[in-house]
Amino acid sequence: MSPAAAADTLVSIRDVSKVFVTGPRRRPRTVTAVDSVNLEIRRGEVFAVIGYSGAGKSTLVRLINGLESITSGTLEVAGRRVDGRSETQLAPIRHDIGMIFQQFNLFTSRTVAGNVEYPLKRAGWKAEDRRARVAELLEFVGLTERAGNYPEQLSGGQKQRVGIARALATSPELLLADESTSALDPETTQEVLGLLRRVNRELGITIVLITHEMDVVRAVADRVAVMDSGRVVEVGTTAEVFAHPTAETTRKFVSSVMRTVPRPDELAKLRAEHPGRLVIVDVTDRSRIGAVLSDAARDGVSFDIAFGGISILQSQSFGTLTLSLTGSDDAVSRTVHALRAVTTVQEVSH
Ligand SMILES: Nc1ncnc2c1ncn2[C@@H]1O[C@H](COP(=O)(O)OP(=O)(O)OP(=O)(O)O)[C@@H](O)[C@H]1O
Repeated sequence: MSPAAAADTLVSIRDVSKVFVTGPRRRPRTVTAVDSVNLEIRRGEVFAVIGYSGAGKSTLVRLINGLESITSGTLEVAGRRVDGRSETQLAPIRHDIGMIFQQFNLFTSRTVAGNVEYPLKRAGWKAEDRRARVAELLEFVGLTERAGNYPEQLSGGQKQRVGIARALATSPELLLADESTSALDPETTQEVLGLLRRVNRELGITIVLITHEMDVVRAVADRVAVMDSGRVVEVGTTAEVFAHPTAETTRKFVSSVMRTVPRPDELAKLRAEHPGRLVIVDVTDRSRIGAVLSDAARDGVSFDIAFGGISILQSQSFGTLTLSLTGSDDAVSRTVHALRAVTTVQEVSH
C-alpha cells in the first residue's frame, strides 16, 4: 500500500475470520461468522455493510471495536492494531469509536442529558466541561428541550438521536451504526439518516453502517460491501453496485428497491405483446441511447419501451430499458449494433 493510501485508510481489515465454538464440550460445533474478509474503510466515508440475517455483519462490526476477539487476520483502526489486544490496551482505541444500536441501549434510569454525559464522566471530564459539551451535543441532535426527560418519554427517533449524541460525546473518529434505523418507521428512518449524514459531513466522522435495507444504503452510503455467509461477495461505490450488481445476493438486494429488468414471467408476457426484437439496454449518463434511436428511425426502425426504470444515485443516472425494435431484419441488426457501441445490450431470446 502506498503511504498516501495508508493515510486515507481508517479501518484496515486483512484476511479476518471469526469462528465461534458452540454446543456441548464433548461435541463442539464451529460457526465461521466472518470468513477471510478484506476491507479498507477510508477516512470520511459512509461505508455500509449489507446482508441478510446471519451473514456476519454484526460480528464484523463487533470485531472492529474489539467487542469480539479475532480468530485470525489483522485489523487496524487509525493505524492501531485491534487484534490480540487486552481490554486495557483496547480502551484508548475504543475511545475513538462511537457505537449506536438498533434498540438504542439507553440507560432508562438516566435523563437524556445523563445518558449523553455518561461517556464524558467515564473519560474523566470536569463537571463544568461536561455540561457545556452535553449542551452542544443536544443542540446538534435537536434535543435541547428534552434534556431533563427520561428515555421512556421519547419517541424511537428521539431515542436514537440521544444514542447518536452519546456516541459522539468524546469526539470519536469512527461511528459504528448497527441496524440503527431497523426499529423505526420509514419517516423516522429518514430523519435519523439525515442526522447521520450531518454527522459525516459537518463533523467529518467516518461511519460504518450495518443494514439489511437497500434503501438505507441508497440514502446515505458512499460505498457498500455485501456480505453472504461470512464473506464479502461484493464491494464498490453505491452507484456502481446499484448499476452493475455482480453477485447474486447483491442483485436480490438491488431488485428489492429497483426493479428495472423484467422477471422471466414478465418477459414471456412482453414477448407476446411486442412482436419486435426485444433488447434490454443499460442507461447511464454516458450512453447516448436517444441519439441511436433517432438514427434508427431514419433507417425505418421504430421502437417501443416495453419495461424499464431510470433513477439518479450519487448524481449519476442509471437504470435499464427493455426495448422492442421493429423494422427490416437488416435495419434492426444495424440498430442493435449501434446500441452496443454506446451501452451494454442484452438480447432477449425468443
Ligand atoms: N456469540 C455467538 N456464538 C455463536 N454463534 C454466533 C455468535 N454470534 C453470532 N453467531 C453466529 O454467527 C453468524 C453471523 O451472525 P451475525 O449476528 O454476525 O449476523 P448478522 O448478519 O449481523 O445477522 P443479524 O442481522 O440477524 O444480526 C450466525 O450464524 C450467528 O448465529
